[in-house]
Amino acid sequence: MSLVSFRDVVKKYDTKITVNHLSLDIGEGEVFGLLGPNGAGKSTTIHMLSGLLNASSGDITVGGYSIKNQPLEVKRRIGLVPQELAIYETLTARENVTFFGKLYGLRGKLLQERVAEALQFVGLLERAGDKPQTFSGGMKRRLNIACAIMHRPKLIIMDEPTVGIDPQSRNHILDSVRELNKLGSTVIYTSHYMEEVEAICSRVGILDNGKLIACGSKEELKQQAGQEEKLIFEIDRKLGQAAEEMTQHPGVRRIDEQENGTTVEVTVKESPSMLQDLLFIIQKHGITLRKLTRVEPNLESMFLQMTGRTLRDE
Ligand SMILES: Nc1ncnc2c1ncn2[C@@H]1O[C@H](COP(=O)(O)OP(=O)(O)OP(=O)(O)O)[C@@H](O)[C@H]1O
Repeated sequence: MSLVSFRDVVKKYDTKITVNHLSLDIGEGEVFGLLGPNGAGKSTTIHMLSGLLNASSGDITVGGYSIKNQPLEVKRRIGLVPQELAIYETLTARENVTFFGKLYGLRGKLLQERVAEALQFVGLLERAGDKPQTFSGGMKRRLNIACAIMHRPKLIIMDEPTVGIDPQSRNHILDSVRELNKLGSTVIYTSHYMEEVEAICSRVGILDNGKLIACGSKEELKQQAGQEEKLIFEIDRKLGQAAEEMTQHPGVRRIDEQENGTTVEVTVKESPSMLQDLLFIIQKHGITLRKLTRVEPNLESMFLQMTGRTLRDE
């Protein structure tokens, strides 16, 4: 069942279209990755979903409630971890989370329990009495997450939560996404780090210039992109004549021979007999194969193939 539905959503600034007719369903229980380079429209999309920005046209529903017509019902079900830290430096960690809990209408014992639960979850319970000005960047991000999840929202939205933090905090955040999902939350996670999205997301939407250019599981995206993959041959001598024969194969896109000629990268379009055909050519020319490595296609290479640009392009 879908928890979130974007229906033909458009956001324009003057005449510039930042989000371009976005239609998308996100199912209950998913960790959905919204991937795209800087400026693709990820934050704008998230801000419209959270009710911080109005769409120019179209509508978004969460649990069947429209952000246009029932914004409070939507907001109650959402926990937003914004890109910019939304914590108060002069309040302690506990006071920060308590402040957000009160905004969500929690009081008394339940409020105290939820504050402790959220701080425990992000690994900051022992620092509950300290102010964030004494925290590392990663700890501040974790506090930011505690504030967003303390009311146990159905939908947690994280907008690039790992930008500029140390690897330990980054791993902590990725683990916490998995854990939150296990505990029943649906998560939308925006990033321009494809490794993160690959590691934690069950499905991915790729935004480019405000348009959703592809959407699906990694396997589905691979099919949509007509994915190429790389085979690395380590051999005992240069390919020589064999290279020409390989190039003739309809599935071979490119052959790159390394300096010494005994490591060869062959970019191929997947086909059932491809590997067999290439091995046959090598053997026919009396070349011995020492090692063969298949490089798994990744989201970065898919994005490159779809747009001709890398994810980190400005
Ligand atoms: N208030 C605004 N007025 C005009 N243009 C804007 C405004 N806010 C965002 N934009 C433009 O909309 C486009 C999308 O921005 P957005 O922040 O949604 O992208 P993003 O994918 O989240 O990128 P980043 O990773 O840099 O946050 C950008 O070209 C940006 O300059």
